[in-house]
Amino acid sequence: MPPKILPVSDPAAARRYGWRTMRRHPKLLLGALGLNAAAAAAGLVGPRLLGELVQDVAGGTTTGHVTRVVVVLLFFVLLQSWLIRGATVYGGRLSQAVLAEMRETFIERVLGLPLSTAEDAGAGDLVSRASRGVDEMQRTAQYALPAILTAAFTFLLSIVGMLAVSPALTVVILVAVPPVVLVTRWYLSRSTEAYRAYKTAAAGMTEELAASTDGAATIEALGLARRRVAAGDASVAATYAADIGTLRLRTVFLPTAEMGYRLPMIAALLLGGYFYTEGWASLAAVTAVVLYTQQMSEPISQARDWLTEMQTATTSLQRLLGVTEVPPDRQVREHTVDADQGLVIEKVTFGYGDGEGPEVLHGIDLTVRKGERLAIVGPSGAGKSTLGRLMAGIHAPTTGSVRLGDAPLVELPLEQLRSEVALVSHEQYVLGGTLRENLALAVRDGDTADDEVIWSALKAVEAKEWVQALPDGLDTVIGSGGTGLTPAQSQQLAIARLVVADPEVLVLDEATSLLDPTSARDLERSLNALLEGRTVITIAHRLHTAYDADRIAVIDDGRVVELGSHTELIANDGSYARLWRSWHGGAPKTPAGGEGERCS
Ligand SMILES: Nc1ncnc2c1ncn2[C@@H]1O[C@H](COP(=O)(O)OP(=O)(O)OP(=O)(O)O)[C@@H](O)[C@H]1O
Repeated sequence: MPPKILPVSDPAAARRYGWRTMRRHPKLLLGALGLNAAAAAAGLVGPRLLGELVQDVAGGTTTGHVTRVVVVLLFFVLLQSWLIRGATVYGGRLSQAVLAEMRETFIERVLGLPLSTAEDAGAGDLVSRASRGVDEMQRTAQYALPAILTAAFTFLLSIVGMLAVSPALTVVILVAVPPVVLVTRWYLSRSTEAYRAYKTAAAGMTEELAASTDGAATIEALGLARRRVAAGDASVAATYAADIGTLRLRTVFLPTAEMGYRLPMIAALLLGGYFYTEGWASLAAVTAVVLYTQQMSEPISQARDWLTEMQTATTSLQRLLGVTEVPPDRQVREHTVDADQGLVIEKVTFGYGDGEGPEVLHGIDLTVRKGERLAIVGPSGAGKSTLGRLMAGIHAPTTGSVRLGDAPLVELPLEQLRSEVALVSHEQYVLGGTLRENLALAVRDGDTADDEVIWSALKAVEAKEWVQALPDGLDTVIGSGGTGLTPAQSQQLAIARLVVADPEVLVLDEATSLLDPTSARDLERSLNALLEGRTVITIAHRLHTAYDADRIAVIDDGRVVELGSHTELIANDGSYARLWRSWHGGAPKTPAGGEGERCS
């Protein structure tokens, strides 16, 4: 099944979010806006003074007057530079603050994704949202926003300046503005969707290529290379087509916008000359208007270039915010959990895709008593891992209920759920940090894991010796850039993390699959000793786990076909006894070690 692509929020919501985030930093926002406006206002003086100077020189004036005007001009140029510097500093701080908040929001929202969505979402989609998306937003926040802000103020105040010296000439020059506004509106109304389509296609391509790279060995073994190459080609073609769509929009918008800011300059020179010769405007007014037009053209040309960046960043923000639009997969209710009543699975059916997919579990009834060791065995694809995920509250049953006592797992708040039930699967993740931090991670906010608890957890997973042998013991840095761990050691740490978290119910799904059979059995036995009183459900891929358990549930085709202790099931002479005999060629009392004893 292809991974789920997460939703994308709408552009208006993204803009509202951006604006709300900026407003949370009023000092920086007002500082950036105020200083930009003041810088643009200081810029109004230059053209006006120069216009008057040109007129005075043409009519004859003293060098003293020229010197005075130049000194005043210099003062305003310096003042404007100083204000621009201040605006840049405030704008930069504002953008960094906004960006930091957006990053935090994203991480918070990814971590808050409904458990079932987090399981099914494609890593490629999330990675492209977090990496490329955040980079684009960073560029925009740092450069595009301040440039667009400066352009807007310079444009508006230059018009004010022009109106003050010659309203008639200003109105004629501004006829060039409507076509540019129309084309810009046309561009903006189409570009958001076009960039969104491009990003979705690009995320699909990343997903497709990542899947092929990750599964390279399997693809080669099954001779699927051609099919995967074709799927990769199709995703590249879709991305290319979507990119061409955005290019088409740019080829209309950019030249029109270019013409839009050149036209007023041409109009100012031609019409200004005409107005002057007709005596409708003074030389000072015409010079000032031409200089104002020149002054606003540069920021507007820069803003035009940044507008495309802004569109891309808006799309990135839509994709970041879209993560929140995943509907919750559980309705939290107030429950008092009585773990003593055990984990009750009642009349459970389940199909993936919110029950839309084929039914995988058909009417499961099973009660796991408090403190019991239950092993789940069965052929590959029977539904063991699916049942494990339901028992850990990750997926909600389509019908029926999975409860701890009377409390349905999917109605417990996540924090409470994880303190009651936790799952370790074969996929392990080591975070960059010290070994102690990796284990203490499981402890709830406010609590701390002391070294004694950490060492006893490490002892229970048979990891104490190798951790003691590390040069810095618990302070050894592991994960990317730190001491490399073997996959088996990472598995041991994952189980130790769970022991430190100390939930009522532990679900272990292939959690020891990377350890050799003897080490796996030692680990499970010492874990059982430490977790006396805790319920441990193990999806057993090795025979010894089933043998050591209090009860064994045999799952076949989504149903519990047998349930009982090893001795009872052997006496029953059903499918478990057949499996047992086929592994042991008879009916020995204890299982022998060795890789050959995998159950599925
Ligand atoms: N995320 C998923 N989306 C859709 N179908 C799934 C998903 N995970 C598993 N299935 C399907 O559900 C069925 C049961 O799979 P499950 O992994 O639970 O079996 P299993 O007994 O644990 O198998 P194995 O021992 O090979 O891990 C299979 O038909 C499988 O294809």
